[in-house]
Amino acid sequence: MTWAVVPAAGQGRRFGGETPKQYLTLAGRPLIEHSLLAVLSHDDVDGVMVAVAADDPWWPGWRELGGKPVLTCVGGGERADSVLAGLQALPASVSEDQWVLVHDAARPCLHADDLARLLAIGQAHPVGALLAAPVRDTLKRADATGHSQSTEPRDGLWRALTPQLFRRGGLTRALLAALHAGIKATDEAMALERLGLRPCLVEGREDNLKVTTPADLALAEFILSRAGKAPVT
Ligand SMILES: Nc1ccn([C@@H]2O[C@H](COP(=O)(O)OP(=O)(O)OP(=O)(O)O)[C@@H](O)[C@H]2O)c(=O)n1
Ligand SMILES: C[C@](O)(CO)[C@H](O)COP(=O)(O)O
Repeated sequence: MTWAVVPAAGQGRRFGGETPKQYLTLAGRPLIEHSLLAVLSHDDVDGVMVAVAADDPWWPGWRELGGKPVLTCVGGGERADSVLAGLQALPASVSEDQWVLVHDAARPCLHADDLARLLAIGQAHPVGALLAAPVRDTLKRADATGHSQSTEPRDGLWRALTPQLFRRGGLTRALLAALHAGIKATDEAMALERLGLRPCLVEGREDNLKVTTPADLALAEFILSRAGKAPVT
């Protein structure tokens, strides 16, 4: 069995506006509600710990969703700090060896099939696993003036998605080690990789996008409508 940790303490600076993007309305619900329901939808997931900003006035106050417990803790200045806070705030019943899913609040389009495959593959792996998508575009490196100066080789390059699945104790120690080394781990796998561990890449759907800018919100709305998650009337 597993628990989820959902970092949701971001300000949405790249999105802009007063309301943090995770609380914007998407298909009739707060964006974060889609992300929480998606990660709670699998029978192996027992509950979720949501790391929210201190004094977050937008958090709706859910204590359960989909019949499962929703707990909250205060996140931190960086995403990794919020994930660490969530891991440390999990119930004591979640052992060090227990698997934990970390899923961005800003990824509302997680498909049930991807979650099922991640859990099946990851729980059978010695290190853990993450959803990811192979890079399919040519990658350019820009110069200081915004012009293309070179093309980067893309063989073997993947885009990390979430959820990412690791054991509670090992992930906590890896994130603490990165923090103490002054390394900003932009995802959970990075903290494991720097210790020489090799998480399994599980190919996920391209439509599991992270809502970062306003254009992403419109795309997410379309994706959810295609999945039959029409606005709640
Ligand atoms: N200090 C932070 C920063 C980010 N996050 C969360 O991490 C996820 C992915 O981060 P990102 O898309 O970068 O969200 P923001 O940090 O809000 O966006 P921005 O960088 O544009 O401000 C989001 O669910 C966000 O709420 C978090 O919990 N704590
Ligand atoms: C965790 C993540 O979504 C994997 O791609 C990504 O690293 C989050 O980055 P952000 O800048 O915090 O959105």
